[in-house]
Formats: sequence, structure tokens, C-alpha cells
Amino acid sequence: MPEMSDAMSKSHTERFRLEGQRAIITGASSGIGRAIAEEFAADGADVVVCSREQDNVGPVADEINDSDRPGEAVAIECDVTDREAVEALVEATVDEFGGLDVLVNNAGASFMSGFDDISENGWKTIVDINLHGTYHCTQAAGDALAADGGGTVINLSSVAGEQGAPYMSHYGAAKAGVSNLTSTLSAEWADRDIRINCIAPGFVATPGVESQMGVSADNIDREAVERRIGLSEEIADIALFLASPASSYIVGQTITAAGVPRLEETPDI
Ligand SMILES: CCCCCCC/C=C/C(=O)SCCNC(=O)CCNC(=O)[C@H](O)C(C)(C)COP(=O)(O)OP(=O)(O)OC[C@H]1O[C@@H](n2cnc3c(N)ncnc32)[C@H](O)[C@@H]1OP(=O)(O)O
Ligand SMILES: NC(=O)C1=CN([C@@H]2O[C@H](COP(=O)(O)OP(=O)(O)OC[C@H]3O[C@@H](n4cnc5c(N)ncnc54)[C@H](OP(=O)(O)O)[C@@H]3O)[C@@H](O)[C@H]2O)C=CC1
Repeated sequence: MPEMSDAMSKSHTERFRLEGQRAIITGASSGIGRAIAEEFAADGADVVVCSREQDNVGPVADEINDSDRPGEAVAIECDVTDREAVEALVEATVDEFGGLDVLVNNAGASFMSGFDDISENGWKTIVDINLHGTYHCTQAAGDALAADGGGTVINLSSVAGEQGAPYMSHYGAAKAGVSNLTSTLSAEWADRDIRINCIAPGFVATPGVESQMGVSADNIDREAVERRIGLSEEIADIALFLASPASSYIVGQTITAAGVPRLEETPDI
């Protein structure tokens, strides 16, 4: 009988835990990124939380550190479109925690507009944050992730990048790029033991979506199954799984998390 690997010899609970892991979560001042940081810290990971404004992300680290979560949090201001700032973020993480095991490329933004009305600067702004931000962070973190036996990258794409969503052509194109980078780079970096996966959420109630679309976590039916809006915690749960050894055989995948398809999208049978 073949010997069990180290990972498989651990209990179910141990394989789902992030104890001792060191993670960077970009765009962690709000919404999905904040929920990921909180869940990772609750599961024992030390987290560096970043966003463009120290005043936005500092309170997230304070809240984690003041709670009974076992993981420690450090807040660092970093705009993911700024390569120097991203390199400083990775360096500061390694200095603070002694290494890096998990990178979550969560920072993202969009606005809704018909294609004809998207200016060149508007297009570049969205591609820059969502796609180039992921490029900068992943490239800057590669060596740190490869050290100490490898690491994990979790990207945030979108259903808009998988199936197309009207009035989001810039965002959908950028997120499709994120999804493709996930599969391409996971093959390229397999020999560095860096496992890369991606989550493509549907609509999730976050401050960003609320400001754009007026939907909030307070006015949804959490028990509903059919095409309800999602919660940040439901996306964070997937990130937790993808970061943990329990998902060790999932590589280069984009996992859609969008509830049940709308009835009108169901084909006739
Ligand atoms: C089945 C489909 C399911 C899909 C689900 C997807 C749901 C959506 C998910 C998300 O959107 S997730 C992220 C949620 N959070 C946000 O979107 C953040 C809110 N937005 C912003 O923070 C900002 O608006 C921005 C998009 C980051 C832009 O801000 P910034 O300060 O960086 O740039 P600006 O100088 O304001 O603008 C740059 C450029 O873009 C043009 N622009 C901005 N908003 C609009 C708009 N509403 N309509 C058209 N154009 C816009 C702006 O005019 C500038 O271009 P120029 O005028 O200089 O040419
Ligand atoms: N909510 C949804 O329905 C969906 C979201 N997604 C994706 O999930 C991710 C999170 O979305 P959501 O939680 O809704 O977004 P929010 O708008 O609620 O939060 C976005 C976060 O990104 C940060 N951020 C924005 N631009 C930058 C930047 N240039 N550098 C660093 N941080 C930045 C913001 O912080 P600050 O302003 O402090 O810089 C904030 O912390 C995004 O990638 C989004 O595209 C995908 C599909 C659906």
C-alpha cells in the first residue's frame, strides 16, 4: 500500500486550517477582501491587509488584532497599480512575518457604462486595477512564494469575465485576463510549487457594489437559494479552502460562485 503523504496523514480539520500561514490580501479595507482577511486570521493565518488608503485599511487590522482571532494583522498602504509600492509591500511582509505563503489578488473596481461611452482613460483605469494589479502583485511575490517550499495564489475574477455582462466590457475583459493568467501561470510556475487558482463571483453584496448598484447585505434574503446576491463570507470560505492543503489537487482553476442560474437562462428540455 502506498505511503500516505504528509498532507493526507493529517486530520480533516488540520487539512482545512491555515495555522502558521503568512498571507497578503489586497483590497482588504472592504467587502470580499476584508472578509477573507478576517476568516484567514480566524483560521490562524497572519495577514497583511492592504488598500490605497492607510485610513481605510488600518481599522481592519485593528479589528482583527482586538478580536480573539489567533492570526495577527498588519495594515500596509499599497496601490496595486504602483509597482514600487507593490514590491515594498512584499518586502515588508517578509520582514514582518519571515516569509509569504499566500497571495490573494482581490483589489478590484469597476463602473457600469455602455462600451461606446468608455473613454480610453476609463478603459485603462479598470484594466490597470484589475489585470495589471494582479500582474504586479503576482510577479513581485513570486520569489517569496517559491521560498520555503512553495505557496498559493488566489485571484478574484468575475462572472462578468467568464460569460460576458453588458455595460462591463472593460471589467469583463480585464477579469477574463485574470482568469487566463491563472491557468497559464499555474502551469508555468508548477515547478516552483506555486499553486494558483481563481474565484469568479456573481453579484456579492459589498460596499463597492452597494455604491454602484444600491444593493446591500442588509436587504437580502439570506436563506434564498435562487439567484440571490451573495455574501462576502461565502466568497471568503472558498478562498480559505483554496489556500488550505485540502485543495492541494486543484490547480489553475477558476471556480464560479454565483448561486443558481436564473430561470430564463435555463435551456428548454
Ligand atoms: C452577471 C454579471 C455579474 C457581474 C458581477 C460584477 C459586479 C460588479 C463588481 C464590481 O464592480 S466589484 C468592485 C466594486 N467596487 C467598485 O467598483 C469601486 C467603485 N468605483 C470606484 O472606486 C471608481 O469609480 C473607479 C472605477 C476606481 C474610478 O476611480 P478613479 O478615481 O481611479 O478614476 P477617475 O479619475 O474617477 O476616472 C478614471 C476614468 O474613468 C472614467 N469613469 C469613471 N467612472 C465612470 C462612469 N461611471 N462612467 C463612465 N466613465 C467613468 C472617468 O471619466 C475617467 O476617464 P476620463 O474622464 O479621464 O476620460
Ligand atoms: N462584489 C461583487 O459583486 C463582485 C466582486 N468581484 C471582485 O471581487 C473583488 C472585491 O470586490 P468588492 O469586495 O465588491 O469590492 P469593494 O469595492 O467593496 O472593495 C474593493 C477593495 O479594493 C481596494 N482597492 C481598489 N483599488 C485599489 C488599488 N488600486 N490598490 C489597492 N487596493 C485597491 C479598495 O480599497 P481602497 O478604496 O481603500 O483602496 C477596497 O478595499 C474585486 O476584484 C471585484 O472585482 C467579482 C465579481 C463580483
